[in-house]
Amino acid sequence: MSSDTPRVLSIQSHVVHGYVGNKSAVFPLQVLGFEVDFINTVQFSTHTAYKHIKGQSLKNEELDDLIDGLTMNEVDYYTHFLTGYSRSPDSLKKIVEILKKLREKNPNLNYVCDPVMGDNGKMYVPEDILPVYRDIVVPLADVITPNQFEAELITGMKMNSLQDALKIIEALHEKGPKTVVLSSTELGDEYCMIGIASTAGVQYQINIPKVDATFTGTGDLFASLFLAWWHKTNNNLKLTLENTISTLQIIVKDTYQKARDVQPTGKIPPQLRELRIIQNKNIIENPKITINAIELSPK
Ligand SMILES: Nc1ncnc2c1ncn2[C@@H]1O[C@H](COP(=O)(O)OP(=O)(O)O)[C@@H](O)[C@H]1O
Ligand SMILES: Cc1ncc(COP(=O)(O)O)c(CN)c1O
Repeated sequence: MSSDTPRVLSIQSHVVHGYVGNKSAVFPLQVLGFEVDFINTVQFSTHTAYKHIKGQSLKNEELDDLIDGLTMNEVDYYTHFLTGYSRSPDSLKKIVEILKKLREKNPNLNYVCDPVMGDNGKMYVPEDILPVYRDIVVPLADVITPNQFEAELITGMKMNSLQDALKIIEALHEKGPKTVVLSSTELGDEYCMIGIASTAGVQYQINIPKVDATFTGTGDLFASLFLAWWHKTNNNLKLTLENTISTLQIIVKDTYQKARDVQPTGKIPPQLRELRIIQNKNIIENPKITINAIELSPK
């Protein structure tokens, strides 16, 4: 089964309230014209920055069941596969099995892997997930979108300069992925975070104005927008990065401003930091490029 509409299978978390995982990724993909089938690895009341977290995780047998149903009904043809937050090495190994099945159906399947493990020097999934990403999952991905901390974990290398970042990117390419995107690094300053993307010997840097708050779900939104624009621009890395970051910048700024309208000073609670994705539907559909990516000179 094939058609001109791109079809994504997205395996990520679900939250009842708020925007992370599939809640953050599915709507933008749909708005951008993708058919999205999604499986929820967990169903939590909220994401993990809240005080109380309640909910269930999908068991591997249950995941198997869902995939079996798709296969038996022959609705398992996808152009894209997207994975994010997973909590156990076993569930990641299952994702690899699923990927192999999907590639049998479509050898050109594009796998975008966000190796979600942590941020700012801290892991928020169990540590035994690292070797599975590093040695099994990342080598099979077409595109990976780690943040600085995740890229450092996967390569065992430290990033203190742009030079380090480029070495890390090279080490990540050597593992397998043709396209490597560092969604955010701390190589900028207090006002700016730097993103870097690399494919086929070309690298771009993008300087992202920092908003003074921490957001959750931005990595998941980044990966879905990157997948969408990578397809829609026919693999034009500069345009993909610019559309992705320009959209995120509007959403993050709008979320921050609305939160500050309610609470002018002090730390913003998680419920006021939920991404304003729905309210920015028009921007997602038609982003204005407000931030340009700069090509890094060849070595
Ligand atoms: N505080 C912030 N200020 C501005 N942009 C942000 C901020 N936090 C996240 N973003 C946007 O979200 C994207 C994803 O970054 P990040 O949330 O660090 O990824 P991850 O969740 O993988 O750590 C960044 O490229 C940036 O565009
Ligand atoms: C349930 C869940 N899903 C996904 C994420 C990942 O969020 P982000 O996009 O900010 O990396 C988190 C963050 N801890 C989470 O709690």
